[in-house]
Amino acid sequence: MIKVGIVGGTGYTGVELLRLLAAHPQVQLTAITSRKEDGMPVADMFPSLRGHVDLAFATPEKAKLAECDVVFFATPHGVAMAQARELLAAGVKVIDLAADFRLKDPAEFEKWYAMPHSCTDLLEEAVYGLPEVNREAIRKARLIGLPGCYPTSMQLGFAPLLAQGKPLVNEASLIADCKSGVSGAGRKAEVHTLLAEAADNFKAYGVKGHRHLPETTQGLQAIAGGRKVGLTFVPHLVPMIRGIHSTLYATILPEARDTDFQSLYENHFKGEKFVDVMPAGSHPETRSVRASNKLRIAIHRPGGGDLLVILVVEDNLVKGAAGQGVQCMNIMFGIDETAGLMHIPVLP
Ligand SMILES: NC(=O)C1=CN([C@@H]2O[C@H](COP(=O)(O)OP(=O)(O)OC[C@H]3O[C@@H](n4cnc5c(N)ncnc54)[C@H](OP(=O)(O)O)[C@@H]3O)[C@@H](O)[C@H]2O)C=CC1
Ligand SMILES: CC(=O)N[C@@H](CCC(=O)OP(=O)(O)O)C(=O)O
Repeated sequence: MIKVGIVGGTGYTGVELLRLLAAHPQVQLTAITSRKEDGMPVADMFPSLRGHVDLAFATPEKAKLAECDVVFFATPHGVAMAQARELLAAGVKVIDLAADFRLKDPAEFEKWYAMPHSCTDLLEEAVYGLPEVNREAIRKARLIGLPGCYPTSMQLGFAPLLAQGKPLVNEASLIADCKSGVSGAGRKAEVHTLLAEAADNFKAYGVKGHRHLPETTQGLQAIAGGRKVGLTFVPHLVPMIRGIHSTLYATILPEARDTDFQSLYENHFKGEKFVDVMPAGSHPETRSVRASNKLRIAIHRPGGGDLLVILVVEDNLVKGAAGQGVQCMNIMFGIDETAGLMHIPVLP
């Protein structure tokens, strides 16, 4: 059994990790932290876990994190980088759901996250936890920086176009128009996620620059074999709880007009258990992936013209966070990549 610890077990991604890991056949939940709820049984706070998790929350100092095989950090940015070195030295693998180990350039991290990076020596070793792009590196990793929720949808949505030896689309002007449910903002109290603010409302934000832009550009350029990529990313907050819907646009180059893009996507993701390339012309819905680790993609070429429209849906808390973390854990420990992750989405 893999002994698992979770730092930040009371947040939305933390409780999602608990839901997935409590039912995982090869996991023994060993330590779950909360500074505010020290001593409270997990099932008292989350009755949905009654009968599945019999641990209590403990502060990070009291929790037996060093006895785990792997520790997930479902905490705000800046927490994992303060504790990763010590855990790794104790032989514990680390999977961070926040952004501490996503960006390779510490100056970029400091610019977008407005805090100094206290663990730059581990940035080179850290592996970006996007299995459909980076599976072999994840297999050997001790330290994973999991992608953000929007970056997962954008990178997997554009990947088949960029992973070719030569450009098929204008890589200097990709566009991503993305919408997220409010759980993407976490469980902490904030005015913009109050019911009276977020319900019956729809707005863009971060148009001037969002911290997921450098992360996504870094990932897209790696997928493109180092070619420069230009991206315009516009996130929106929509009045739903879970889910991300990303509409991606790319202009097809004249020399690539005859490409069968549907086949290109199907072949690229062949064998991937968590990416579903839907039949041409489909309109994927966020509820078709709710509470599941699946990401669905549909390719459109309106009017047969030169603009490619790629629709991507995922659950921000699962493929966008906790589920992707469990997928990485499965790969790191050499077990079936789908273990504990084959949930069928809930409807309605
Ligand atoms: N929500 C989403 O869709 C996604 C979130 N992420 C990232 O995952 C991380 C967690 O997100 P989310 O679950 O939404 O956040 P929440 O705000 O819902 O939860 C944060 C958790 O971290 C704990 N925590 C806060 N500060 C500290 C600290 N200094 N030391 C130890 N524990 C701390 C909190 O408990 P307590 O204060 O009691 O200790 C709480 O359990 C964030 O970095 C987020 O950016 C990534 C992808 C998607
Ligand atoms: C709706 C909403 O507020 N979403 C968050 C992104 C959530 C996320 O997962 O990103 P990180 O892991 O990088 O924090 C935002 O735009 O900041």
